[in-house]
Parts: sequence; C-alpha cells; structure tokens
Amino acid sequence: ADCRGEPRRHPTPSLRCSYETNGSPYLLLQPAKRETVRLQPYVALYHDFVSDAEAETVKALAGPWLQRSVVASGEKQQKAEYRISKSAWLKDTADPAVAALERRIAAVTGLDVRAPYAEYLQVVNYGLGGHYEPHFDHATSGKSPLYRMKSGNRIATVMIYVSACVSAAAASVFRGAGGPALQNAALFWWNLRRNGAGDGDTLHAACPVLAGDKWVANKWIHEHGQEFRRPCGPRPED
Ligand SMILES: O=C(O)CCC(=O)C(=O)O
Ligand SMILES: [Fe+2]
Repeated sequence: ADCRGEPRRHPTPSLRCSYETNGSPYLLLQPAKRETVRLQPYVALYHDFVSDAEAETVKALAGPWLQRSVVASGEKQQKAEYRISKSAWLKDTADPAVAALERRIAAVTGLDVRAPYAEYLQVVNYGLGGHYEPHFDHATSGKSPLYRMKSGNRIATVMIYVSACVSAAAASVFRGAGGPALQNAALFWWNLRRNGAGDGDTLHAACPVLAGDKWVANKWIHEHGQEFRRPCGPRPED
C-alpha cells in the first residue's frame, strides 16, 4: 500500500518476479528474489535481502552514532525541515555483517561498490512524525557536496528496510506510485540515465511515520567505476 492506503497492483506483464544470480558465484546457492516494481523509472524490490539478525546488527551498530540527518544545500550540508530523521554512516570495516552486506549489494547490482565508487552505508532512523519530503538522491547542482568524493554523481540507490515494523504510512513513494516498504527488503533504482543526466522521474519521498519508528539503510553508488558495468546506450539521449 502507498501513503494513501491504495493497494499495490501489477498492471503490466513486464512487472514480474524472478530469481537472479547475475553471473555471481555469491548468488548461485541463494539467488536474489527480484520484483520489478516499475519500469520508468526502473525500480526493483529485492525480497528478503537481509536476515532479521543482519537488520538487528545494522541498527545496533548505528545506534550510538546517530545524529540529526543533513541534506545538501548549495556547497554545504545542513539540517532541513524537509528531512526529519537521524542517521549514521557505517564502514564495511565496522563489522563483518556490514562487509557481507556490501558484497551482496555488489553481487545483486553488478556494480562496483568499493570506495570511492560508493558511499559508506547510511543507516537512517525516523521517529514519530519523521519523514523526508520529495527529493532526488543525485546532485542537481555541480557545486553539490556529493562531488567531494570525486567519483561523479550518485548513479544508483540501494535502500534496505531494516525496520521491524514499517507502517503503510511510512512507505517510500515515487511520484504518487508507491515503492512498497517491506521489512528486510531492498529497493533499487537508477538515479541517472545512461547518458549521466539526472532522471527527473526518480523524485521520491518517505511518508511521515505515524506509529513506532522506521529504519532504512542507504547505499549510494557513484558513476565512476561503473563505466563498463552500465555503459551508455546507443543514442545520446538514452
Ligand atoms: O526512508 C525512505 O523511505 C526514503 C529515504 C530516502 O529517500 C533517502 O534517505 O534518501
Ligand atoms: Fe532518497
């Protein structure tokens, strides 16, 4: 269900579920369970992406480091009314569970997530009323602090729902059509088109939490390192 409680529908046959090994030895014994949620923008939901134990570990590791979340504002990062949550960054060296998660993200996406091609794992906690109003994950200005890593813009997002209870009203929403919030699942989408331009269709939001709290973990993957993994399309406008 999305913010408005409307049921999820699969209106076209191209939106389907499949097991994916992606040519990765890591996924041979336990393929990823992919549900294609939308095509434009492309959004996939990977069911059972983390175990309950991994989700608990991620929250426990992040807990002591949580600080009010910031957003990019000009060349700086600052607090904003439109993003109410706390967050913390976890390096893959923080715990073997984080390293395992990174390997799984790399296997499932087929992308290079080693530093500096991806940011550390950002663990986010929303309390009552916490939310994130419509925004893009990629930089929309050349001056954005996102470019400090010198590895280009954020080409893709992997967002893992590590919450025990994600209320319907805390679902993440893409321009009205819901990205379902499902415990232990991971949502994947491309923020940029193949030509590197920001995809305006990826505008999305986190609805306010009405009961309990909500946790997600974001992995932002950058353009550099993916040149041969996601090459440009045949037409410049792709
Ligand atoms: O919490 C959500 O559902 C969305 C979070 C998000 O979009 C972000 O952290 O960039
Ligand atoms: Fe976002």
